[in-house]
Amino acid sequence: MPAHIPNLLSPDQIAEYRPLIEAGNWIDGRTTAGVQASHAKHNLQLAADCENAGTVRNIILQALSANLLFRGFSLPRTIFPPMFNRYDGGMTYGAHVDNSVQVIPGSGGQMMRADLSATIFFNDPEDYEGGELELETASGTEMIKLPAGDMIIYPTTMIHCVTPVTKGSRLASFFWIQSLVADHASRTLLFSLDRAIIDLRARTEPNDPAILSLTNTYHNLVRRWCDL
Ligand SMILES: O=C(O)CCC(=O)C(=O)O
Ligand SMILES: [Fe+2]
Repeated sequence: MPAHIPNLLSPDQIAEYRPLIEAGNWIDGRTTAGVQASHAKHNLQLAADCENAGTVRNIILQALSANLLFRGFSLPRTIFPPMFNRYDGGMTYGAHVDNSVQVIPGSGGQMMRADLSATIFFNDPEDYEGGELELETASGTEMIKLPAGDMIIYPTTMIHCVTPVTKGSRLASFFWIQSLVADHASRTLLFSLDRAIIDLRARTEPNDPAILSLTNTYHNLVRRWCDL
């Protein structure tokens, strides 16, 4: 199941940083695609060494580390440095798979497993037509187009595409996450336990022994399943 993280970036942050991204150094998106994906990819990306991209990348990494919903859902071990893409009129990214293993830029060749893929929207849905992120889920196709500042995270195992933009421009950040827990089903169980504990903690005496016991169980399951 994908997760929707609302307001990862605030409207003020979007207003401040979108112009920086717009003014960055845009290049053909095919430079970073795998062999299969490069045939389907028709978009633009900010160059890896673009200074403006570096500034906004750090803001995103700070927002991710402060976001409990993101942390609980993905249990991040490694986050690929966020990149930025743009689809102008006619641009699209056809059905493709993301590489299972990615080399982390600037790391001297260190690799990470891509468990989860993420898109942060930098435009509101009214700013462009088309440009839906389409996910092939077990229960059918899901079309995603979120307000500026919101993020979608989905298992990298899913075939996906971005439908053609027919009007306006679509600006986004995208990246991958290696989770501490490789197995998606186990990670999903941990997330629902985590959410239930947070909910209980808000409604119960914090020293309630049942909360202590559930929290202990949560951490013991992470200990059992994490691949550190
Ligand atoms: O732009 C997006 O929402 C997704 C981009 C994507 O699928 C990719 O770069 O692999
Ligand atoms: Fe992709």
